[in-house]
Amino acid sequence: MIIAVDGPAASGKGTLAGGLAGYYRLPHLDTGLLYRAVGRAVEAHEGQADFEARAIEAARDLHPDDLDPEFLVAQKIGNLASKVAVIGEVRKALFQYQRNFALRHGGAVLDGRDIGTVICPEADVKLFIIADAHARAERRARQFAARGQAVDFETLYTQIEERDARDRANPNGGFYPAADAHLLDTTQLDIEAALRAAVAIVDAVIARKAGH
Ligand SMILES: Nc1ncnc2c1ncn2[C@@H]1O[C@H](COP(=O)(O)OP(=O)(O)OP(=O)(O)O)[C@@H](O)[C@H]1O
Ligand SMILES: Nc1ccn([C@@H]2O[C@H](COP(=O)(O)O)[C@@H](O)[C@H]2O)c(=O)n1
Repeated sequence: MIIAVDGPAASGKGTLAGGLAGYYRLPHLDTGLLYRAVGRAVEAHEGQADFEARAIEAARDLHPDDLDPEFLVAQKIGNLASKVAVIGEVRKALFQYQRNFALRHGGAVLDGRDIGTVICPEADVKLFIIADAHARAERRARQFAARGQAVDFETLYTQIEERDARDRANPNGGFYPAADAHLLDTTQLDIEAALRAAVAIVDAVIARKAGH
């Protein structure tokens, strides 16, 4: 079974995808880490003429060892990720790794922006996770605070909105709910309730496909 989990920044899709992977005993890939790793690799070139060429090179040279979330969690890296994500050649270079992961024997859970539309349009179940921007900024603020990182809420909120706008406008992306995606709004749900709701959707889709 392949489960695609898409949605905007800090909507909780990574947490949900991890929870679903545990529940259904499937491997999980957070595809945002690929874009973040490319963003991190070209941090020193931001604003320079060679930014795009360096990003394409970094995407083509990406190694699984570069995907350690510990080094990729910073808000600045997330913003850089959304800048390299508009480069078509970067997306092309990252496609096959994601596709291979999705097609592993036994299935997988992938989360990102374009899993249900581009990476795995044939996924068995597609979830599109949303939450209002204020709730997402609050979650991100708590996440950074728990890591002992001071954050300014207004800056965080503004950056989340900017990143959403850049992602939605990305001419090379597929950041929209697939026609057969199930929308899950987690604004009013805590992590456990969101996971219960996601499992209920997945189970219902599986049962329907099995003809029950
Ligand atoms: N339903 C929820 N209620 C409260 N907090 C949540 C919920 N879901 C996730 N969180 C918390 O919000 C933060 C962001 O969640 P997560 O990393 O899963 O989001 P994301 O959509 O994968 O983010 P990004 O795509 O930007 O990496 C984490 O600290 C997580 O524990
Ligand atoms: N499938 C994907 C995943 C991510 N992106 C871009 O990377 C940025 C960072 O992603 P996070 O999920 O870690 O926040 C994101 O803002 C997108 O620009 C993507 O394009 N496709």
